[in-house]
Amino acid sequence: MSKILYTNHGEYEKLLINKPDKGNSIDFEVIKELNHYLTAIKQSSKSKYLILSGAGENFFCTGGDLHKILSYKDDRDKLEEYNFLMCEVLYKLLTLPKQTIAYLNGYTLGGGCELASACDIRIAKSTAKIGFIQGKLGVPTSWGGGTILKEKLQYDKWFTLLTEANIYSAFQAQKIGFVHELIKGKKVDEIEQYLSRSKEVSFEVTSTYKQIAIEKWEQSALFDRMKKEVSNALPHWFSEAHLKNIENFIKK
Ligand SMILES: CCC(=O)SCCNC(=O)CCNC(=O)[C@H](O)C(C)(C)COP(=O)(O)OP(=O)(O)OC[C@H]1O[C@@H](n2cnc3c(N)ncnc32)[C@H](O)[C@@H]1OP(=O)(O)O
Repeated sequence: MSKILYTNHGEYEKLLINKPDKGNSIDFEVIKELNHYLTAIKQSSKSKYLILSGAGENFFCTGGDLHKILSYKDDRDKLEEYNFLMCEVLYKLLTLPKQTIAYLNGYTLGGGCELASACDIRIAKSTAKIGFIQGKLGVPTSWGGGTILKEKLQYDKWFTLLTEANIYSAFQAQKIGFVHELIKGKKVDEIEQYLSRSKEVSFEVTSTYKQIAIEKWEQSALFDRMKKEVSNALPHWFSEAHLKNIENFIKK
């Protein structure tokens, strides 16, 4: 079964991470399929928006697949490949020449927050729970998402979000500025309502604005800085504290 569900709605395209029985967590197959769709969308699509969300009702994405990560604990090359590939996916998503919207439809944790950071806008279901919990597991952000968010959020809010490593309500995450809008009702209607606010602005105009941001990120070598984040994080992945925290989750 596909780990990513793709649909085209004309004005917008949608990608859903499709592992609801495992918290929509990220494994190699998810990465490969995300990469495939993002490349195809970049090359050929003329839709105005991309919506990224999670299949099912409970999870947007709970970050790395902890079962898979633990199974690679003695394979440094594999873990390195996993993190760098995900970093590429985040950069591809960040620099897509259209408006990207993360719809946080449930738990958005760890790497899930990094993925959401790569989108232009984050809309959350009012019951969603959101947190850069990496710090409490013994690792810093590891896919370049910390570096991306630094470009987008006020410094003190960014620093607090990452160093407290708390799980926030959607309302609190909105107050911090990570979430732009809350959705209380039927999700498809409300997202379409949100999109309709900019319906008079063409795809070409929207992409021109996006290009301004992309050029700034290219000039400041953002992708290199994201890769540096991955390299700096890697040693922490093999720390006793990190492996113990993962084992504890799996044993529960
Ligand atoms: C890149 C670095 C990172 O991403 S660090 C962050 C890693 N993520 C996490 O630590 C979050 C792990 N998940 C959780 O804490 C809980 O599942 C949360 C999200 C709080 C939900 O709890 P609860 O509603 O009780 O559901 P549950 O734990 O029974 O989960 C349902 C099934 O999904 C699975 N699941 C969940 N998250 C992951 C994950 N990240 N990797 C692998 N599997 C995951 C659970 O194991 C559970 O599966 P099963 O039903 O026991 O087979």
